[in-house]
Amino acid sequence: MSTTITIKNLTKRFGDVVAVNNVSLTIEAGTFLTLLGPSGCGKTTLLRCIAGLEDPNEGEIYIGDKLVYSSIKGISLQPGARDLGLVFQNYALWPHMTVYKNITFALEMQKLTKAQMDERVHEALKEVQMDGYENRYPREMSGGQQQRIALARMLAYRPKVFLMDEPLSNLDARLRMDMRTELKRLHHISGATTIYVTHDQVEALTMSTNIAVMKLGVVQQLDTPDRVYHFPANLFVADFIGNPKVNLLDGTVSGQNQVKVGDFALDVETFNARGKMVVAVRPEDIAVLTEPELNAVEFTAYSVLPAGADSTIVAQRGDVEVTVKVMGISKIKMDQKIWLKFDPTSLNLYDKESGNLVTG
Ligand SMILES: Nc1ncnc2c1ncn2[C@@H]1O[C@H](COP(=O)(O)OP(=O)(O)OP(=O)(O)O)[C@@H](O)[C@H]1O
Repeated sequence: MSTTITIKNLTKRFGDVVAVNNVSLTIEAGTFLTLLGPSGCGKTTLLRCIAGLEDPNEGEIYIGDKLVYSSIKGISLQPGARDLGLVFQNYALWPHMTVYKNITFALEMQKLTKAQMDERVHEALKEVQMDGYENRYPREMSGGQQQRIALARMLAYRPKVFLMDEPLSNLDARLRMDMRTELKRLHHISGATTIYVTHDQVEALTMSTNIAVMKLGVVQQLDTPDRVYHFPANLFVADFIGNPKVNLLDGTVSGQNQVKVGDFALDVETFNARGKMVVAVRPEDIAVLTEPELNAVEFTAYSVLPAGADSTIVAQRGDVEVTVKVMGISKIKMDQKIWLKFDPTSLNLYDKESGNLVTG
């Protein structure tokens, strides 16, 4: 059983700062929605408003059918009255309680038997690879282990909605990867509506069913990870998502479905747009050739950076610099002549002035 969350025209100000600016979102039951964006874009504030930890200035929030916040109707339910299950804003464990007690403390309200609690604790600890730690105190564990216990506490509670704010930020890279796997399993198994805050695009892309990319309190795009990656709604989203970063090439429409970039032209659907444009192309969507070919543009390999599974090549032609990502260890040498082939279907066109994706 999971819950739909509906947010209508929500605004939260701190003095002159508009942390959340007229945000409307429908988060369908069972969605794993990630709020993604740079520091200060309002993700945490939006999550806290949903949780009832922050009082917005305007708008409405529904959790399921329940109106939990309405500025006009003067409704603002306490966090405990929002049917959220449990809100995880503060991951700190209670220092004077053992792991077992930390996990079962919140379960006591659910009136489970001792055997049921034992089973929940056991399952949750196994899930985060911490079984056997029941009798430890937080001070007897590393920061990463404490965070995993906090996650186990959340799993054991089995809420209808998960609210999580950067839960993996203190973990090392390896453990973060493992926990992504587990969190995704957790969502898969529980089907609980999940709202997850992060500034880490890989976390967002790997775990979410939907991503809301935010900037200055405004949702720039709400879409599937696939669409956010392949069809960013504007230059901000295009630039924020992807590593290495997307190539953003300044150009001008020079004909039907043609944009001039530097001294060469790229074939790209222009949808009758005119004037100054930015052509966006992902580094992995460019083919590198060592011989000339029709429609391939000559460049020089400025730098070649092999990284095991793939290599990054930074190529130059005049003032135009393009980053290309190829599979495996590249044999290309620095300063070698190469020919880049751009696939017209993988190029996106943005209006230079508005920064918006040009579509039909
Ligand atoms: N309690 C507060 N008092 C005053 N300003 C605040 C408060 N909380 C947040 N802000 C401001 O609101 C804006 C949004 O902050 P918020 O913490 O929601 O951003 P965020 O996207 O979660 O950033 P981060 O990734 O750094 O946590 C920022 O400009 C921040 O300085």
